[in-house]
Amino acid sequence: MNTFFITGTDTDVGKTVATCQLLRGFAAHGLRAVAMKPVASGCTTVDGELVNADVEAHRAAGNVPVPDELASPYRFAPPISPHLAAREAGITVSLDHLAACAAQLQTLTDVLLIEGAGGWHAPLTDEADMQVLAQRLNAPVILVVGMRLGCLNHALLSANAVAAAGLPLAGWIANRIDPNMDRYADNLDWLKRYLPAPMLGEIAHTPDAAGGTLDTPAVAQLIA
Ligand SMILES: Nc1ncnc2c1ncn2[C@@H]1O[C@H](COP(=O)(O)OP(=O)(O)OP(=O)(O)O)[C@@H](O)[C@H]1O
Ligand SMILES: C[C@H](N)[C@H](N)CCCCCC(=O)O
Ligand SMILES: [Mg+2]
Repeated sequence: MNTFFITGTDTDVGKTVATCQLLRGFAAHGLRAVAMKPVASGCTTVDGELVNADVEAHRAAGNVPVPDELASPYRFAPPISPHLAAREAGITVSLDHLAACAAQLQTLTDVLLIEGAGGWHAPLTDEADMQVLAQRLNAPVILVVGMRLGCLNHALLSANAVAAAGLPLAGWIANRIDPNMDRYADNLDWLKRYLPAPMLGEIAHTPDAAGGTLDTPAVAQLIA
């Protein structure tokens, strides 16, 4: 059983894109692979149900059907920080419940990818954030770096915070969210040198990035 916590240098940097590509990458090795979005904000209402784009993308990329209540335990409409969305909904996010959902999902799959909301310190409640959740799940972390000016700082801050949290950084992914980033290759070289984990791969800037597959030797090494 392999579980990884997917974090990013920020919100909107490609965590969902990378999660979907990894799901297909692990499936290419004959593994059952599913994702969980513990707390989803920015949901829309469809036929009276709260629907989240991340969760829909995960479902399309995963290869094992899983119950919605496990894959996406908390959904909120406003596209705001989860702790504010939960507060406005009068709901307290329970880490115990999230850990129990993850444990149940782990019985249904070979690989479980848990996509955080926002970045590493995005709040879940007034007392806990994504770091605390990742620690509770005790999952190795995969960092998605949104390749745009400013990402070097955010990447090192995130990697240092993961280490300070006592969790292993299993790898990182360079996601080209800005196709026009100046000196892309030089920035990538800097990240390869200073991030204390293997680069699992690069994701090109493409219209249907979430539909791609990330299957590199470094990805295969994660599940060796
Ligand atoms: N490599 C890429 N090429 C083209 N578009 C991309 C790429 N990566 C991300 N995007 C687009 O950028 C937006 C944000 O990506 P994504 O939803 O994966 O970010 P996220 O980090 O999961 O955000 P959140 O914090 O809301 O979960 C989406 O519209 C997505 O389609
Ligand atoms: C709505 C957005 N797409 C994400 N789901 C939530 C982003 C939380 C960001 C919290 C923060 O300001 O760091
Ligand atoms: Mg996402």
